[in-house]
Amino acid sequence: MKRYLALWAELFRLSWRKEPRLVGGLLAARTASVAAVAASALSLREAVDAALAHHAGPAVAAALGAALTYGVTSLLRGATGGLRILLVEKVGLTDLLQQIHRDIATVEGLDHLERTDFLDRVTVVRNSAWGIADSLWASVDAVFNVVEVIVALVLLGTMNPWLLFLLAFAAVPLWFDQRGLRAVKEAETATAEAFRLQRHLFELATSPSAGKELRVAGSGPQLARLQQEAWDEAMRGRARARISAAVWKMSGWGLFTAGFVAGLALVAHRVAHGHGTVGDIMLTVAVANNLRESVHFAVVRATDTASASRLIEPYLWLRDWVTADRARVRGGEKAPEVLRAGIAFENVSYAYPGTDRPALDGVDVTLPAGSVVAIVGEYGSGKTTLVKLLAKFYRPDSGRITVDGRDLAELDTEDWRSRSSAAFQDFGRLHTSFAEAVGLGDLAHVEDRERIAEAVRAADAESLVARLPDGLDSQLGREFDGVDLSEGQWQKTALARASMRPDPLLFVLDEPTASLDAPSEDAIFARYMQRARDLATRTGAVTVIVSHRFSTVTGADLILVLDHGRLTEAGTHEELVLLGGRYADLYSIQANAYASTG
Ligand SMILES: Nc1ncnc2c1ncn2[C@@H]1O[C@H](COP(=O)(O)OP(=O)(O)OP(=O)(O)O)[C@@H](O)[C@H]1O
Repeated sequence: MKRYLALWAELFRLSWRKEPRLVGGLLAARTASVAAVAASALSLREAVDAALAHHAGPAVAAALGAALTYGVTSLLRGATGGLRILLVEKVGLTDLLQQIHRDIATVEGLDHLERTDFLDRVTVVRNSAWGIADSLWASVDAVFNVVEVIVALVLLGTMNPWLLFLLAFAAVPLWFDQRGLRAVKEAETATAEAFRLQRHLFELATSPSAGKELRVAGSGPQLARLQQEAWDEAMRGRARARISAAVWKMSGWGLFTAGFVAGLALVAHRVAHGHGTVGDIMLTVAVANNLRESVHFAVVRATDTASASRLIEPYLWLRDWVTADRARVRGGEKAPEVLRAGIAFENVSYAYPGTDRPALDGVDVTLPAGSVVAIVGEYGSGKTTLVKLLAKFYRPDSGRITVDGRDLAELDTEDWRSRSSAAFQDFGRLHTSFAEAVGLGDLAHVEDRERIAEAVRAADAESLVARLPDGLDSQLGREFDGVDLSEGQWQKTALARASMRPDPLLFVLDEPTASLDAPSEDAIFARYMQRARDLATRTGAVTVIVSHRFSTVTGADLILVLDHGRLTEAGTHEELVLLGGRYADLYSIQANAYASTG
């Protein structure tokens, strides 16, 4: 509860700073509406008693007062509702959503984006930013509703203390509502996975990239069936919980209604025996009716506030997670200007969150400064994981990576990344101008045409630019009326992007030519080998190339062979062929395959 109060205090301060007039207006309108409710009921009693006593003037004046205050009450309620929406839209929603996006984007690793517990909460928070922002005003409204209840009880208590027992009946729906909400909350958490699955399947079935494969494979109907099943599963669980919540709610209200009827009968009985006036009956009806409304809204707002915990909890969890992650990030040291010894893996192991099998298992090897290191191995052997660890996307579970003897974890991540360049196999397709899609490889030089042209040359992409309608300024991506590139052309664009930095210490090419034809592949490897040598003399950079095609990496200074996350062989091509192990086997299989197809 303390944490919720702190969050609301934070939101209130923010709202007050940004929109003091809206906040002031909301509080004033709400206070006036509480006073108007009491004034309306008292005027009604006055009007009835004055009329029965044949005091025409006061009776008319009181009746007018009752009507007026009644009208004003509705007006003020409408105004507070409008002001509340404005405040949520103008302050809470904008700032909250921005902060969430900022927080998620600034986490330096990637593992949070692969953890289902993290993603579940992001889904809840992203879909319910409104509810989180509104929870402050729901709780403020709940406080005013409680004040309304107290005023009503004071009025009832002055007529007959027995009427105070209505409060006990009023509390029942609140408790019953809580029971129902708990069931809904549990059902939502229990079905979050099925819900995510159906959305994933839906997106898969409607995305153009997957569409081609699905049509050829004819698996569209199967996907639609699976999506329907997942949707039904999620909805079944949620609908059951909502029905149970509704039953709880109705039972609570039934009890309150019984109490209300008993209270009214009591007052009528006493007036019939000469205790009190007919106006008292009117006052009781009006106040008890208002009490019913106030309690109803107090319950609704209180449950709104309580149910906001369903949204606030994941939000606070994410904030804590981001804070803890920032605290865990140790590094503040600058990366060296020039690499002298190299990058060393010291018994490094890493398993992805939620998996037991290590993706890297006790890797112990040095990548010497100035060398070209090739990583080979079968699918899923850990090649990409190794380069992701080098880019600090994940932290080793055990062991460490050192850069010229200094723990990579101690290096400032931004600084280290500013001295790294990487093209990954799941390269980004940036729908910007071609120049930007390349220039973004080095944000500080995003408009440096000369640098961009140089990167295009390095990636052997000049002929691609020559074919684009507006050269470097061509817009990419059909969604934005630009040109759509082929897979190979997107990959070359990504390669050019990775070549923007002139002085990296680490240059990673993860399957850089998977989407390219064989002549382009050879040309690119020749260029990047040359580039690696240039970089080596300037910064001692280590160039890491991940490749399936063994023939392309025979010129590497060091070849690492990974098998199920373990480093099984390491050496030059000649050494490994002589060794006659896995590398030699796979190399000869590939060489024979090329010879027989060629
Ligand atoms: N995000 C992830 N979450 C869980 N497991 C993962 C994740 N990424 C990879 N893995 C698993 O880790 C192991 C190593 O994967 P990695 O991508 O490093 O292999 P790879 O050698 O690069 O494979 P490929 O040649 O197919 O690119 C595999 O078993 C893979 O299934």
